[in-house]
Amino acid sequence: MSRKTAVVSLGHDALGYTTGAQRDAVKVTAGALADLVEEDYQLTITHSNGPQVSMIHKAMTELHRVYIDYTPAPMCVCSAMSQGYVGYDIQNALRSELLSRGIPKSVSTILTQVTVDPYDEAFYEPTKVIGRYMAKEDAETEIKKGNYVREYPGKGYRRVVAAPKPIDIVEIEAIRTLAEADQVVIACGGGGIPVIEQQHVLKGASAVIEKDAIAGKLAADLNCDELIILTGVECVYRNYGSENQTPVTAMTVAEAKAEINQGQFEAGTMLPKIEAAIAYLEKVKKGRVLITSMKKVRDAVKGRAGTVITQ
Ligand SMILES: Nc1ncnc2c1ncn2[C@@H]1O[C@H](COP(=O)(O)OP(=O)(O)O)[C@@H](O)[C@H]1O
Ligand SMILES: NC(=O)OP(=O)(O)O
Repeated sequence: MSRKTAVVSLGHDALGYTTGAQRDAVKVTAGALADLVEEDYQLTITHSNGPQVSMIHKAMTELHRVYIDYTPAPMCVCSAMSQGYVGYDIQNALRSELLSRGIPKSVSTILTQVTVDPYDEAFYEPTKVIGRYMAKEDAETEIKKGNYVREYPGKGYRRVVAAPKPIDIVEIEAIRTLAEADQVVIACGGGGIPVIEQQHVLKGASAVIEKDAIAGKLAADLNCDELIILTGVECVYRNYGSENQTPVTAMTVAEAKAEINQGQFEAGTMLPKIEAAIAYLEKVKKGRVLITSMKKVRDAVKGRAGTVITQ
């Protein structure tokens, strides 16, 4: 068995939505990740942060209401906090899981910044939904602060933020060095902290980068053998959610593009995963993308489950 390199992208199921749920969820997640290490993968892990970054942002804003001298933290700082908080839980859970299997391996989190274009059209039309539903009066308060919300009839309102396209991963050489040393690295969490480069200064941007987009870029930049996207479904489906839903076991890039044109993948959930897969495969011109659940990943890497996308 020869060692393979992979970027693994973790979604909401892997982390839960609250601090307690995350502590429990990462134990299960660590099991799936350790299975991959046992299958001789070097892993670079990236993850969601929508629920976490919005929880932190809310907490920092509430703190300011009580202690007036505590200024609310901007979204980029909350993003940095979410990387530390999620990375801390994953790295400890995975370290313990690996040790319990007799695999003493270093697991570390790299605080990662990602440059974005200040003129990215996403800043003019925010579309990325984060956080919980809120009541109308809280939504009105957000609007007064200059923030954007989206109404979900019958359910309430949710924050929407800009999701600019990732340009460069600032700490890519540090990530590469650890990956090449066969260590487990957690990087670009929550899409990376979005920053705008002004001469030699990096300025945090009020945005959240799509984690699927950065997963594809990270896998391409590291020239990985595989991109493994772990999510809430066992595979990609055609006609998802309808009576004639059928699993897609394999797709080429050309077929994936045709399915996109037919509107098979929902914006904001499956579509960014397929787009990330295409971006990665078109850049590296080798390798494969697996889309599956944590439960099925060990079968998926052996070709017995999930959806595989190739050139
Ligand atoms: N064609 C499709 N096949 C499978 N799942 C789909 C499809 N279109 C939309 N989805 C939805 O995409 C979800 C996964 O995306 P998302 O909820 O963003 O997860 P994550 O947090 O893991 O990124 C699935 O749980 C499913 O509800
Ligand atoms: N940053 C990001 O895409 O997080 P979610 O997957 O939680 O939306």
